[in-house]
Amino acid sequence: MPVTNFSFQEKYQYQNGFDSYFESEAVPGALPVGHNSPQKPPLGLYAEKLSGTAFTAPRHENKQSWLYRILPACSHPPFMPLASTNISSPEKKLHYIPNQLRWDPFDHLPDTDFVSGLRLLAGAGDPTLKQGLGIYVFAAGVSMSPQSAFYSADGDLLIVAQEGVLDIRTELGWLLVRPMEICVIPRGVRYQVHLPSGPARGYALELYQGHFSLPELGPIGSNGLANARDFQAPVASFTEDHSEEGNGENAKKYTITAKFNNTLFQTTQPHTPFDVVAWHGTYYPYKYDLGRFNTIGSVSFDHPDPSIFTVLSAPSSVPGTAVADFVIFPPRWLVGEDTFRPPWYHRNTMSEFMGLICGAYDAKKGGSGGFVPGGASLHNVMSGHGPDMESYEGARNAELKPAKVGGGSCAFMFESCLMVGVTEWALDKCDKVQTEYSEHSWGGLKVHWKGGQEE
Ligand SMILES: O=C(O)Cc1cc(O)ccc1O
Ligand SMILES: [Fe+2]
Repeated sequence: MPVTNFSFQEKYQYQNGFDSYFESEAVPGALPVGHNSPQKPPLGLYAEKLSGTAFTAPRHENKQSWLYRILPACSHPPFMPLASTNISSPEKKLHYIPNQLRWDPFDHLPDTDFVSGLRLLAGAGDPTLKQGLGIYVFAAGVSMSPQSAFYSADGDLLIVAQEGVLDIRTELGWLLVRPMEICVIPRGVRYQVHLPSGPARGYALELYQGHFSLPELGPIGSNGLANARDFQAPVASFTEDHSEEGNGENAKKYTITAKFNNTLFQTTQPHTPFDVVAWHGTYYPYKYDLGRFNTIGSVSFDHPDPSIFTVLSAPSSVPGTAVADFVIFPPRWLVGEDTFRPPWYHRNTMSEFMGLICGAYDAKKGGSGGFVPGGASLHNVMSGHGPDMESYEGARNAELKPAKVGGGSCAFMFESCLMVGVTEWALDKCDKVQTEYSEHSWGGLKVHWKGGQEE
């Protein structure tokens, strides 16, 4: 069945909730009742377990789903490595440098699909040890073939759509991800990215360890920031297409691309991987509309730490310390009295990768050579940064009436406790590094000190 044959209702009837136990069946009766693996699962389906944590992970962290499908995922010929890809070997070498970095918007790539348009920009750790993360930009000009699927064994992928719509078909159902929306595709889940409205571009973070959770709310109380009910998981949706020829020469081919230790492998199989008729469990892809974020801030004075804007957090083993926080800077009211309202100057033990989805960021000038949508910046461990000269002078002299910042804009940050290295592509080949970034931002900062006298 061509992918266009699914109705909007069939594709986008989401189940709402974060970290919930969900179940969904595209055909009534496909889910076994009171049983996970009956001798003969209903409707002649195969039962397949997909685990996202060790079987023995504590109950509150345990993530796994049962899939009831026409053929199990194991039914394919061996994977073969793909010769050279953008993700493959040369990009594995990371450069660790203390300089502040900023990139012009990354190019749209008219001929690539989501997989071939993924570029590793920076990272830390190692997927073989299940430690660390990878930071990507992607650009796609064409949809993935309806006879293809991609999965990553390396980690959960958080995708930030910046331009263009991603219509993502996963084994567990469909997710429509528009700019100002994000989604998370868990490790191992097979998916296919379609572009219903033309070229797409965005950012992604691959989490080699653990999973994203909602941040603690502490004294904020029981609601606020990203509310659990606003996360949306897909409903089961399947295609029936399995060649009677088995793996023979005339069999119809579905290409499965696997990302395994940052190297791509491929196999072809005679049956669609999108044959999951029903599923239940806690391990599933989900999306979230950033417009639903309940932004909280200071209503008295001083600029709070950006952790107040955390949407999702992937904890390390150190309490309160994230391997990756996904933080946004949405439109909000600033009312602080006697306060320098933009971010303060700082050096951070965490590394900060930032991107801009739309509009402008209040600490940096936009326009050519500035921080612009589709571009990015990296302030690594202890790399000093803060508002550029223009933003500083503007905020220093601003009248402190209540002001809405960031109207129609949204920046975001991937913040990590790890020092991140930058790829050759990011530093050189992409040709987007703003070589004058630091000089233009902070080289002209004025001295306001008047020998100890008040101004
Ligand atoms: O550097 C940045 O622009 C991100 C940031 C924002 C903020 O409000 C406080 C600290 C911080 O690192
Ligand atoms: Fe910062």
